[in-house]
Amino acid sequence: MSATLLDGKKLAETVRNEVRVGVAEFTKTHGRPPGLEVILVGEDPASQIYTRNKEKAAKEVGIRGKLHVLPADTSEDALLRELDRLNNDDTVDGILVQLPLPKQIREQRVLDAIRPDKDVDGFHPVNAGMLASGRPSLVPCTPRGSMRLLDLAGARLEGARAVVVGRSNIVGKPMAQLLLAANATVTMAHSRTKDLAAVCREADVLVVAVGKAELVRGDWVKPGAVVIDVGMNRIELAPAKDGEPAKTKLVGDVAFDEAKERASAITPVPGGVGPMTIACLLDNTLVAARARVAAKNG
Ligand SMILES: Nc1nc(=O)c2c([nH]1)NC[C@@H]1CN(c3ccc(C(=O)N[C@@H](CCC(=O)O)C(=O)O)cc3)C=[N+]21
Ligand SMILES: [Mg+2]
Repeated sequence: MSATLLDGKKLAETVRNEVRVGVAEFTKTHGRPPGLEVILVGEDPASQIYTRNKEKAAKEVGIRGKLHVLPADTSEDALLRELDRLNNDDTVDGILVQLPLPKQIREQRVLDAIRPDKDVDGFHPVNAGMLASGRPSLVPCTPRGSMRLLDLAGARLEGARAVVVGRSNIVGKPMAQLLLAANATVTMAHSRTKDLAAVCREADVLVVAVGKAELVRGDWVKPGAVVIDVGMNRIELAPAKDGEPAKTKLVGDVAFDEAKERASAITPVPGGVGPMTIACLLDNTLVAARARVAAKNG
């Protein structure tokens, strides 16, 4: 038997359609569209594509999206000054600084400098703390998108065993918080976990976000489990030769062909979590815009 495929591309379209309606209403009511500013430091080709896609996706739903590309040798102070300007610009509702940053810039300094009410990534410690305190405000996009995919799967979370593999501030920790808030029994596993395979086999809901190609094998999946694969790893199928570029392929952190024989539902890579991350970023921008207007109007 083969698992149901959780089509993130299609669900993302549904989410974007919802956001488009909300954006139109916001724009009509407040005389300006929600604004999202994306900052990319440096010329990493993959990051350029991702940030351009974010800008494009924003515009496509009526958000005023703007991409700022700063030179790779931008100083931390210069980036902080740019953030200060955007923090104080009232037409800006969301600010996203694309990660990773060049080595002369301390990531934590930058993330801490984004106003929490404009932090559409949900990476600021205030927003992380609000989520951990059971008062979620701006919630990280990948965990939000993953929860929507679990909802699409019809996964029952109440009392379920959920295992999150990976403990990053960006995905693993906030994902565990959301599952906990949904009354799952949550285990956070990571690179030091003993007998990771056995821990994964306990999971009714398995979320994997470690960045290791096909780490989770089919026999790590409990029969009937719902599997959310957050990984995006580009692997080489054939090396470059005779002037031809290397043949590569995008794979997740889960060995998909094996896991789909055991899971009841599973996300593909690509076309699973990735598109939902972008859709939730747009929704977070709308959420931030509404909250900022509401706060201003008392
Ligand atoms: N401040 C910040 N916020 C982020 O959210 C952030 C970031 N920095 N740095 C990089 C990562 C990566 N990321 C992706 C989101 C969607 C896809 C995506 O849509 N992927 C498609 C296609 C991928 C492809 O074909 O290359 C898919 O999975 O189907 C990919 C990557 C957001 N990130
Ligand atoms: Mg994906």
